[in-house]
Amino acid sequence: MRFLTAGESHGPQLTGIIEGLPAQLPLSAEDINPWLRKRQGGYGRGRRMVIETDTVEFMSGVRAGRTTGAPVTLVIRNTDYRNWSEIMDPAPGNEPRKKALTAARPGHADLSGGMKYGHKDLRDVLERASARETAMRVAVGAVAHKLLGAFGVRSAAYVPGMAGVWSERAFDWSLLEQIEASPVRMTDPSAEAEVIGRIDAAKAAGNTLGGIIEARFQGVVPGLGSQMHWERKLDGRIAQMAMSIPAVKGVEIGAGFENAMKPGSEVHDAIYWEAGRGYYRQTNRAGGTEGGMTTGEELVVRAALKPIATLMTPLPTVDVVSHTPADAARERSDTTAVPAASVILEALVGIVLAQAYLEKFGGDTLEELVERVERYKARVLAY
Ligand SMILES: Cc1cc2nc3c(=O)[nH]c(=O)nc-3n(C[C@H](O)[C@H](O)[C@H](O)COP(=O)(O)O)c2cc1C
Ligand SMILES: C=C(O[C@@H]1CC(C(=O)O)=C[C@@H](OP(=O)(O)O)[C@H]1O)C(=O)O
Repeated sequence: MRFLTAGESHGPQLTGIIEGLPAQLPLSAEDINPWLRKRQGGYGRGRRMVIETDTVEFMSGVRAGRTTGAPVTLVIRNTDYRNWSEIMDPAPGNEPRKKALTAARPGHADLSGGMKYGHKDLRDVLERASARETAMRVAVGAVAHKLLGAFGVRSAAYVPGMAGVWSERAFDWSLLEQIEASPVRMTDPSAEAEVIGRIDAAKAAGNTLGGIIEARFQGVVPGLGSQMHWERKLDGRIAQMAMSIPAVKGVEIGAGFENAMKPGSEVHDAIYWEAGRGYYRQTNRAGGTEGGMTTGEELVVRAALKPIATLMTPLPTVDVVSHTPADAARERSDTTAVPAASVILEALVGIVLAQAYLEKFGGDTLEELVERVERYKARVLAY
C-alpha cells in the first residue's frame, strides 16, 4: 500500500491517493471524519480551525460502501480557500500578491525552502510546509486503521506532558473516554488545568508551546517488519513517519531514552511461555519492537514536539527581499498543536502498521488477508 498527498494549505483542496488496498474493505466517510474532527481539536489551536470543518469525499476506489481494489482518491476541501482564491490563483499575473511573506520565521520552513526553491514570496514554501497537509495524511491513516481493525488492532493517543507540565497519572486503556473528553488529551485533570492556564498565558504573551505525544497499539501480531535489512526495520519506519510530522524533533519506542541510562538487567523484558497464551512478557520497556520487528506486546511510540514557530511576539530575522533586519512574520497561527499532533501520530503509525500487514500477508480481498492473519496467529501460538 502506497500513498501520495497533494494540496496547499490555502488552496482549494487536499488530495490523497492510496494504491494497494485490498478489495471488500467496508469503508465510508464516517470511518474517516471522526479522525479529522479529532485532529482539528485541542486547546490552543488558532482561528483556522473555526473556519474548517474537515470532511472527506471519495473520488475513486470505493463503491457501495466498500473498496473495489482500485486506487482510492480522497479529497478534503479547504473552506478557507474562498478567502485566498486570488492569492493562490495558479494563473500568471496579479503580482506582487497580497499576503506575500518575506520576513522568514525562525523555526519554520521559510528560509531553507526559499533558498532551496528560489522563492522570494515565502508563501510558496509555507503553503506546503504547513501542517494542513496532515489532514489528508490522517484521512489516509483512518483508512489504514479501518484495515487494522479487521485484524483486531486497537489504538489510542494521548499527551503525557506539555507546556512544561507532566501528567501524574500513567496511561491506561480504561482512561480512553477521559482522554477523548480532555481538551489537551491528558489523563490527569490537575495537569490539564495547569496546562490550559499556561496555554492562555503563552497566547497572551505572544508565545507558543510544545510537548510530548504518545500513540499505543494493542493486538499487533509479532513479526511485522524485519531484521534482515535496514529499510525493512519497523522501528526505523515508524520513526521516519513520526519524525515527518511537522514540529516533531524526537521519537522513541518504549522507554527508549530512559533505557539508555540503565543497565540491561533493568531494561530488557524477560520472556515467558504459557500453554494457550504463547510467549509473553511481564514488562514492556521495549515498547513492542525488537530487532526491527513487532514483539506482539503493545507498541508504544512517543514523539517530542517543539513549540509552534510563528510567534506573535516575533524573534529577529532578515527580510529576504531587502536583506534588512526585520521582525519575523506574524501569520494567523496556533499557540500549541500538541493534542492534535497526538492524533496525527496515532493515525500515521497506523499507516506503517497497515503497510507491514499487507507486505507480510498479501491478498487481494479483505477476507483472504484476515484468513492469513488468523492462520499466522495460530501458528505463532503453537511455536
Ligand atoms: C497540527 C499542527 C499544527 C501546526 N500549526 C502551526 C501553526 O499554526 N503555526 C506554525 O508556525 N507552525 C505550526 N505547526 C508547525 C509547523 O508546521 C512546523 O514547525 C514547520 O513546518 C517546520 O517544520 P519542522 O518544525 O518539522 O522543522 C504545526 C504543526 C502541527 C503538527
Ligand atoms: C490548517 C491547519 O494548521 C495550520 C498549520 C500551520 C503551519 O504553519 O503548520 C499554520 C496555521 O495555518 P493558518 O495560517 O491557515 O491558520 C495552522 O492553522 C490544520 O492543521 O488543518
